[in-house]
Amino acid sequence: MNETRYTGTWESVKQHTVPAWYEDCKFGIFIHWGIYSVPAFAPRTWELGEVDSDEQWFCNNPYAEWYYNSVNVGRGPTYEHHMNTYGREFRYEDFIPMWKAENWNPGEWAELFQKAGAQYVVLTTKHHDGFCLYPSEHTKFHAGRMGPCRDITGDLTEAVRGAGLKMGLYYSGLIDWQFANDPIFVEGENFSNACPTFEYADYSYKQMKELVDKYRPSVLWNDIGWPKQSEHAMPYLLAHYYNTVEDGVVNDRFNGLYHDFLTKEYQYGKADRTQKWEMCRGMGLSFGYNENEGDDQLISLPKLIRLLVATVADNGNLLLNIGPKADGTIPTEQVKRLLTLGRWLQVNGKGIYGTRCSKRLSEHRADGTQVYYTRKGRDLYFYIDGLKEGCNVVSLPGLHRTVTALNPALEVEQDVSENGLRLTVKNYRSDLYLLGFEAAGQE
Ligand SMILES: CC(C)[C@@H]1NC[C@@H](O)[C@H](O)[C@@H]1O
Repeated sequence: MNETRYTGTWESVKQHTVPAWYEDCKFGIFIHWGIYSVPAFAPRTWELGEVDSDEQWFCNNPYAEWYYNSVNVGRGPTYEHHMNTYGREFRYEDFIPMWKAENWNPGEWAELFQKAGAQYVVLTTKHHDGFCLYPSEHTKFHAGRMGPCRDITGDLTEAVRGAGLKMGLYYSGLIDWQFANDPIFVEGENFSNACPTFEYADYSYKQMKELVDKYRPSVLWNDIGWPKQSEHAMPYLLAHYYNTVEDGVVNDRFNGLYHDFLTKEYQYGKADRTQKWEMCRGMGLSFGYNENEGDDQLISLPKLIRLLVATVADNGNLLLNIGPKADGTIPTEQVKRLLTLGRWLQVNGKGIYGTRCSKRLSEHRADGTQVYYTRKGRDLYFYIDGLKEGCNVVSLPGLHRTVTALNPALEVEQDVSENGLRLTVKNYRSDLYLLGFEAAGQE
């Protein structure tokens, strides 16, 4: 730890630059696991950003991790489900003893994330319900003494790092229903200042510092915002974080005052390829496990692989969420997607990991194919999507030398002329997903 490198001023903190590991890693796993994983219920309605975050959204919230508020609003599918399944007297806290994590093996999770090709992991340490997944010294409302009765955060951090991945921590900075639990019906003012007390500002600052000191996370993923009452102290927290974790990164949800990377959440948020950004989403419409989302309701494998490639080509990382069940197992439909992604990356990852943005923008072409570009030094990589089963001819006017298919199973003929490169892919199959190619020295 270098206590003096950063001081508690914005001028000092803003000298921090995005470390190479975060530029190189491209793909991480988000984990939303908590009390809400017991009821595991939400209606399947919209992606965030598809409709306004108003009463319609909050009374039909597709986020299963919002279960508490979805009941607290007093109407809508989740409220009805709770009344019919558990009854009016059953409180949210009554789910805690039902969250036993009896089948949880953090080492198996870490092994799965490694097989998926993920390079970092981000775990919810405290979501909006205020329940901490670590033995906090500032509250008794935590998993160290309730529910799973173990240091979920510490045990997973050890397993993830043991598998060679970076470990990041999520913290709900501005919503904590243990401090302020009026039902939220709209994203406006009462949403962004849900906990307007100095007591909460003091509590959240101490917990953030506690997380930094106990776990030294590589990513501090703050959510919703930061208490106005402690905004002046933010440079101190960030300076302490960077002095403790020199190659740490923080997102853009500290009241927009500072970031190492921008965040997109489904359709919410803006990606700007001139800056580092991160796309995060669940495999369905929810981050917490939702029993209403089976295999057919989750993102398809072609779309998932396209999302990763398109995000990386635009200077982003993909932080793909998993919602484990209360017993600690990961739903098979989610495991299937992680393992398929990992197998694809094993064959095609050379043009993903460690690359940077190419000056060539992604192309959505008239023939229905798409081409995504990345670069590594002077070498160009590109990925073709939208091919048909069997033989496909793809013209690439901007390329003037032969290229190498990343998948050795591909039967490819190439023809270079003044019109550029003509690729004939003779044996495309849809289970090959996007096809990767290396164009050495053709940045
Ligand atoms: C992107 C992800 C961290 C989401 N952020 C907003 C929350 O309200 C939501 O439940 C989820 O945690």
